[in-house]
Amino acid sequence: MLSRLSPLAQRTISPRLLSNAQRTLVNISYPSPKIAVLELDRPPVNSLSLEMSAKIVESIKEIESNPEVQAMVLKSSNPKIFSAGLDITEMNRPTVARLEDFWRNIQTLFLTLYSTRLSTIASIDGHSPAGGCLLAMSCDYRIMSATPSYKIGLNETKLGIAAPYWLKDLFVTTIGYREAEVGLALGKLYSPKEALEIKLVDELVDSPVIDVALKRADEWASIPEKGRVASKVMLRGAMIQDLEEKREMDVGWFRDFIMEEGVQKGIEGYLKNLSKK
Ligand SMILES: CCCCC/C=C\C/C=C\C/C=C/C(=O)SCCNC(=O)CCNC(=O)[C@H](O)C(C)(C)COP(=O)(O)OP(=O)(O)OC[C@H]1O[C@@H](n2cnc3c(N)ncnc32)[C@H](O)[C@@H]1OP(=O)(O)O
Repeated sequence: MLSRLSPLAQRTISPRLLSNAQRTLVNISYPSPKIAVLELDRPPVNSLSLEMSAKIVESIKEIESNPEVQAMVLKSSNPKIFSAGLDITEMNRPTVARLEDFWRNIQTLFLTLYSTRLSTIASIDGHSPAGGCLLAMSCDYRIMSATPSYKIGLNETKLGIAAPYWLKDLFVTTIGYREAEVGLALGKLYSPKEALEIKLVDELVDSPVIDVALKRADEWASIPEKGRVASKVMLRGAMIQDLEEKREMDVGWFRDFIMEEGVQKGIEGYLKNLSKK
């Protein structure tokens, strides 16, 4: 953690040179009293390790604890990557105990972000595959850079794994059954234009995404909280309750699936290709 370094070291070491063990992993700022910005900051690609998920959850709770704050923008410190999704190394020959803990943290991350009383705006200025897309879909509103090379979607099948049932449900709820059926089977990653067409994102912008995200956060933050939150609970409550009831079953499915030898070989191969690239 950055806070473990001496004050002098904190001032003199460039943030670029810090290892992830020394980083805070996320940064929180408040551009105005009603708005918080939660910035993902886990180089190189903001992948979601156990510690990263726990840190995001802790940060959302910290922001929520201030009753004045109404909206939160979720962004990345990386100019080209929102989040590369789950940290694949967590699924590569893990111990069962770590793998189960990792998955509980991912479930908690989804449940916390999806159910927060805050209005959540995803400022997607870069690639957002798999778990990155999960983060974006868990927000209330998604704004993506129009840069054509960026990709968003659920590409799990390309790694030889499957999205868990609740991520599938979130995908279906967001883009509809038929598009989700095709997207999941093919592990499809969409360009920003395609993502807008299927409503995986709500808006594309050419200008810095964060500027528009802050504007939208202002609009969402101006809606009276009680009615806004009641509507959110009506729309999202059933999915949240369903996973709450099935959490341990889901941990078991995940563990048994990932620990299979064939799946392990697939993950190993995918990681090797990523590193070679
Ligand atoms: C029925 C039972 C159900 C069981 C369910 C089971 C599982 C599903 C679970 C959950 C759903 C979610 C799954 C996931 O999120 S899996 C992760 C999917 N993500 C990806 O496939 C993205 C992979 N990364 C990329 O495509 C690219 O890195 C990028 C994001 C487009 C960026 O490209 P760029 O060229 O800028 O960077 P590099 O590719 O050179 O990467 C730099 C560096 O980072 C490493 N890395 C990249 N992504 C990850 C990652 N997700 N996890 C860990 N490490 C990653 C990459 O290997 C490089 O490392 P190096 O050491 O070579 O520098």
